[in-house]
Amino acid sequence: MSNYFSMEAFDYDDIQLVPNKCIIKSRKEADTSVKFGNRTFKIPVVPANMESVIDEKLAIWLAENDYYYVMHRFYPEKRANFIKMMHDKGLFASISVGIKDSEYDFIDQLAKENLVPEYITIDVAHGHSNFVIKMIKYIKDKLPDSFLTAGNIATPEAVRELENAGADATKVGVGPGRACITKLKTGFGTGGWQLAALRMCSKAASKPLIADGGIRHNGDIAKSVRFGASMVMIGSLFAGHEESPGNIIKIDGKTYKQYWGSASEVQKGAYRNVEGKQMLVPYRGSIKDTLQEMQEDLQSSISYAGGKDLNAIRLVDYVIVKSSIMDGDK
Ligand SMILES: NC(=O)C1=CN([C@@H]2O[C@H](COP(=O)(O)OP(=O)(O)OC[C@H]3O[C@@H](n4cnc5c(N)ncnc54)[C@H](OP(=O)(O)O)[C@@H]3O)[C@@H](O)[C@H]2O)C=CC1
Ligand SMILES: Nc1nc2c(ncn2[C@@H]2O[C@H](COP(=O)(O)O)[C@@H](O)[C@H]2O)c(=O)[nH]1
Repeated sequence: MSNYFSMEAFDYDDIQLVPNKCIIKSRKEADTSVKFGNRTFKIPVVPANMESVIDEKLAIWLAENDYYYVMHRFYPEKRANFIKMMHDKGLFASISVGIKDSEYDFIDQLAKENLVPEYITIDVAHGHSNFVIKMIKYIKDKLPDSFLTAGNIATPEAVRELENAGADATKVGVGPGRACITKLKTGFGTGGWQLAALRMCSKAASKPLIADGGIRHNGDIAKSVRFGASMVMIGSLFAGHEESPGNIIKIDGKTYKQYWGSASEVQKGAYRNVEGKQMLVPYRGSIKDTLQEMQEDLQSSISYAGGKDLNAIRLVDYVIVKSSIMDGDK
């Protein structure tokens, strides 16, 4: 049995990275690109595969502009056409699947029609599951050329089991999300110690990890990379844009957009196994500007790390400040 009692629990606000001597003349020289699967993307950041974060139009724009994306799975009947549409445009297709029986039929359909998405993400709340393992094996058998991410998980044991089943990447984060109430409803998860969980998982991982949930500031992206993430999935920070699917709401002269959890009553259409909530996030203009700022901040992080690319961040020292200098959820 694993013993997590002695583990140091810390999260993004409890850590600061320690600067090294800078070796570049300008931050523009810092290379933030990341290879994930067979493709290289501008930054190690992906908008969450949630209906309140991504839609088809945004997926096209992201793919056209060399950003990784994962389409959500909440209109299952649209996915085959989505793959065709992306391929017709010469773009990569990246979809999500669940683990219900009907999903096996969907995988069969894709294999039969030779519709092979470049990326598939198995997206369930509790990814360390016999039924996720079964789905990983099924997908790798039927669609071996798709790069398969499986999640979400929280422990090194889960990383090992999903990797051994054939997952090409695993996604870490159970309960740290902004719209999440899993921690309150079930008592389980990585809420409050997501960064420590990522660190533990990275020690077991032999394939890429996606850090998912809990990002409240751009600097948290660099911290995720330091603790083992190849890619960082972000929901709430992306939900407030012009391009985001949520409705615009104006209150007392301030503009907001709706952000709702994938396990919220709004998403499910019924109050059953609800582990998410709906909330408002500040309107932030165009997502293009936010992605540009994330890249610039990451270039700065690379310069502080004393290198020229993301690898430099992976090697820096860190200090646990434990003062919780910021509480992102306030
Ligand atoms: N990252 C996170 O912390 C979380 C993310 N989410 C998101 O919400 C969405 C819905 O998730 P999910 O409910 O898994 O999707 P599904 O509704 O597709 O459920 C997945 C399947 O697993 C079964 N299951 C058994 N135990 C669990 C469990 N503890 N939690 C969830 N399912 C279980 C479900 O059956 P049955 O419904 O009958 O139990 C169902 O058949 C996903 O997009 C997911 O990413 C949700 C919660 C946490
Ligand atoms: N527990 C729940 N987690 C959820 C739900 N919907 C999405 N998510 C997870 O949150 C992240 C995004 O986190 P953020 O901190 O960046 O906002 C997302 O990728 C999912 O893993 C939900 O309803 N309940």
